[in-house]
Amino acid sequence: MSTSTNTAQSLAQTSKDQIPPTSVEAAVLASSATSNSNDASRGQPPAAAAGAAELASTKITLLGALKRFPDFPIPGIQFIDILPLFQDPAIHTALLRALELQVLEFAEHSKPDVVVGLDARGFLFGPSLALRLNASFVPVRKQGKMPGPCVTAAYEKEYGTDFFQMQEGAVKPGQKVLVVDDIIATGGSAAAAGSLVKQLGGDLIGYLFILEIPFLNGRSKLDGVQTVTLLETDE
Ligand SMILES: O=P(O)(O)OC[C@H]1O[C@H](OP(=O)(O)OP(=O)(O)O)[C@H](O)[C@@H]1O
Ligand SMILES: Nc1ncnc2[nH]cnc12
Repeated sequence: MSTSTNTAQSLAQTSKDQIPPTSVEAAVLASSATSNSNDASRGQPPAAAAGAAELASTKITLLGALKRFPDFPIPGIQFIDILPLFQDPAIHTALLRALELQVLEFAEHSKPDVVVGLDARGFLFGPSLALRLNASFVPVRKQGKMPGPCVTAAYEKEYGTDFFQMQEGAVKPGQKVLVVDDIIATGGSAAAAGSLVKQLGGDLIGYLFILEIPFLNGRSKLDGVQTVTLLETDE
């Protein structure tokens, strides 16, 4: 049995059979505020409070693994490198678990049929997350990389302009779609991916990111679609 099945079943059983969730599950279930809050344990039952502390500690570990590179790829950009999250199997595991729990919490009544990951760093964890959620994985790729008819959307980002594509038929009309990527900066990439999903007739239920750069206000480009980020930069 897959981990995702186990998790979905254990979360479903929690309400049915009163089996206590693990502490991290309790934290995520207890409050949607845990995704971006430092006082998530306030007013929660003990298991949830312990879980909130554990989730907070996972986030500190993840944040501590990120590396910063000034002036990459162009002067003036502080590049935040998420690749170290995948170098240590324990951190990689913690990352996937935390992302899975975030999805199960925010999509409680509307589990995604499809996880759409963005070229290229959305491919690092999108397929693993899709498997855990028992969902399809579909890539958004930069223009010219995929065969057959594609839909296309232009976008501008923190350091340039580009075109994204999805293969026609990759998302079926009415399927519930979650778009995932490593970072939301200006939001241009994510908004373009959302527009492709809609062009294919998909039901865009949310966006999930590992990291948000809040001062760039990328969320404002996402038309109020539910958006969850695990971590955020403090600058
Ligand atoms: O919110 P935005 O301003 O659109 O920026 C975020 C995007 O920028 C980065 O990708 P990039 O285009 O650098 O491509 P890569 O993943 O191939 O490195 C990042 O992985 C996001 O996809
Ligand atoms: N500052 C940044 N660091 C890493 N990836 C990014 N994608 C867009 N802006 C970025």
